[in-house]
Amino acid sequence: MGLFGFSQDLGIDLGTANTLVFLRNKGVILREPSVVAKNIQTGDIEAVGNDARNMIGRTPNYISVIRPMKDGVIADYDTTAQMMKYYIKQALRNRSSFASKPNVMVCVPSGITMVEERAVIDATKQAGAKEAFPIAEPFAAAIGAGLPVWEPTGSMVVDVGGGTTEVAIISLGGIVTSQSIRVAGDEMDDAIIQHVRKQYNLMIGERTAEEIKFEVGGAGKADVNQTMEIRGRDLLSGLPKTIEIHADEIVRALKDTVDSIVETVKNTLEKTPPELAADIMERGIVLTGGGALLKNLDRVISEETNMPVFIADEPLDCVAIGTGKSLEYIQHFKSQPNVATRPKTD
Ligand SMILES: Nc1ncnc2c1ncn2[C@@H]1O[C@H](COP(=O)(O)OP(=O)(O)OP(=O)(O)O)[C@@H](O)[C@H]1O
Repeated sequence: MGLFGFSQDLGIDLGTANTLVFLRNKGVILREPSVVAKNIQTGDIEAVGNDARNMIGRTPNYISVIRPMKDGVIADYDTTAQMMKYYIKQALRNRSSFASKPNVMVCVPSGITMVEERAVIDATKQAGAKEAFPIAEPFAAAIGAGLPVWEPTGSMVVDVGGGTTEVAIISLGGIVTSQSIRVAGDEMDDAIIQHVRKQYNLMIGERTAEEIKFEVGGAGKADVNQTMEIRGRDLLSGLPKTIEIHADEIVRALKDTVDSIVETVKNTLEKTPPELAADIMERGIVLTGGGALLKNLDRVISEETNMPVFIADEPLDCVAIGTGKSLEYIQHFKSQPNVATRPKTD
């Protein structure tokens, strides 16, 4: 095994909504929400991941529940580093105490600035990595979805996460063209919160909004008869209240977000060289990320682009699998600055 061949190396999908850890030779061993609960009086971490997520909107005032990532990038540096440290420790809890620190392949949005990328690398090292290697998220997603990224053929991936939607055309181990917008699942949840507040004077939390999205949300046309009972706080009386909402109003509330995603897919296709466009016409577009599961999103993208569209198996795991598998190709990435950059040199 070479310098990077130690089996405790990790791939991390540091996402706005979820953080996943891939342990080399094992696979994805950890999937947790990117959420941290902190005691604001002492600065101590009270809970991380699922335990912290369950506290959202339910904490006493000395506990603050933080989502340290926003729009695919670090919004709260120290909390992100603490969260990653916790996850790296958990992922490696069975290794020998003599083992050296792991190398970590960590995904970053393709539209990230140098400063934002630097923050991810530094936070990963602060969290316990020996070296941190950034990899462009859509490239990792494509590897994780099993696309033939190394072949001389065009692959197209659309990764709809919590904070960002990334669209990329890949061929011969590199990104040919890509677009990243800071519009994805979180924006859908916001749109639902706004709609319910405007339409019903009802205040709902982000977890309720997400549940509404799962249950009755969608792209294109809704199942007209589908309804859902929701609870929130009436803004006029200040009291809890239950109302019934319909799928079609939620689909309408999500339309702007869905349109932005579709527009980005179309713009990317317009910039695609003809040979690669022909490959994609034949092989189709692959959707990854949790947002790929939004009802009918695949159908709407297919109708709008006239391309076949498929949802990857395990769309939520693709980026993590891609970061993990790409640990084998570190040497390649060093010569491909558009899919990944070098480790940070101090
Ligand atoms: N069945 C579903 N229908 C609609 N949206 C879903 C579904 N399941 C998950 N999602 C959404 O997918 C998003 C999370 O996806 P994912 O874990 O791929 O994002 P992430 O990697 O954390 O974010 P990013 O890539 O932007 O940093 C959330 O907004 C979540 O609500």
